[in-house]
Amino acid sequence: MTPVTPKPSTGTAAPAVAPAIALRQATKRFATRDRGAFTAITDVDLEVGAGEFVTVVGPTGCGKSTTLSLVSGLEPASSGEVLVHGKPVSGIPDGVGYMFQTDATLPWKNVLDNVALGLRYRGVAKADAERRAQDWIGRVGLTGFEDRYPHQLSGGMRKRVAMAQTLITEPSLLLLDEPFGALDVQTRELMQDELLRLWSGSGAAVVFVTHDLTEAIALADRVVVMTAGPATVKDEVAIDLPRPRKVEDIRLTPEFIELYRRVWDSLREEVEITRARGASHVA
Ligand SMILES: Nc1ncnc2c1ncn2[C@@H]1O[C@H](COP(=O)(O)OP(=O)(O)OP(=O)(O)O)[C@@H](O)[C@H]1O
Repeated sequence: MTPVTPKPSTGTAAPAVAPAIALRQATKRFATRDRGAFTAITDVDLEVGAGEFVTVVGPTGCGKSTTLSLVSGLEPASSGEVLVHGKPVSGIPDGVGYMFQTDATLPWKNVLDNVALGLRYRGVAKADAERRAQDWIGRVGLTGFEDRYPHQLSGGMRKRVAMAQTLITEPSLLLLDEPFGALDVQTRELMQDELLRLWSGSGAAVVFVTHDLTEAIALADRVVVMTAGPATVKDEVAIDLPRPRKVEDIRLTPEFIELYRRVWDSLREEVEITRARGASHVA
């Protein structure tokens, strides 16, 4: 990813360079048929600086994806403030890239066309979009696979396509919701290293939701722990491990294990609350 300069805020009240994300007392209530007004998250306070890599952990169903959907503009907050680059979110903000557990690749397009898609949507001419897509295909290690269709690729290769597809637009903010959740452990670790390599030096802020504490700690500058639903921020743990990091090299170090213990101590109680409520799947 080429360096991305965080956009300075144009608002007079905001600081010179606003945080990439600021959630202030953000609350989301959904109207439901069976439960009436259902509060998914409540009073979430969270700031993510430009270029910062934040991972979010919390018990299943607590409201992590809902938090992301407020930032991405897919859902409006019921109360509180949601700012991206200092501006209140209304609709999908500029410069945001997404990756979810399920791929966003189009099955009827080959790798080259899938990777070029975001640029084509933005009106970039075909030849230019394809040249840049080719460059990104190389960066994610898929040179030679340009003509393949998604069903002809392994799960890890499809994730590489998804990464190229997301990063080609040079987002200043990346929202990743369990992007590697469906991969086997070895491929997941490979993808984590790839993501760190592609992100480093990009200047992009990242919010990465995961159930995997090892992943959360290995990737992040800061781990945010959320409470049992309705989620609010319970704890924030700074991850002061040096970069560049290789997940395999750091995950058995005493520093890493200590951080794991620290995050799990905070999360455990919330998982137990969720289990006691009868959730069948736990973080
Ligand atoms: N559109 C909606 N309408 C009603 N309820 C919703 C809606 N979206 C989410 N919810 C509810 O809000 C709560 C939080 O859901 P959310 O998907 O944000 O949790 P999560 O922490 O991301 O879950 P998981 O860890 O399982 O991925 C859940 O109880 C969910 O059923």
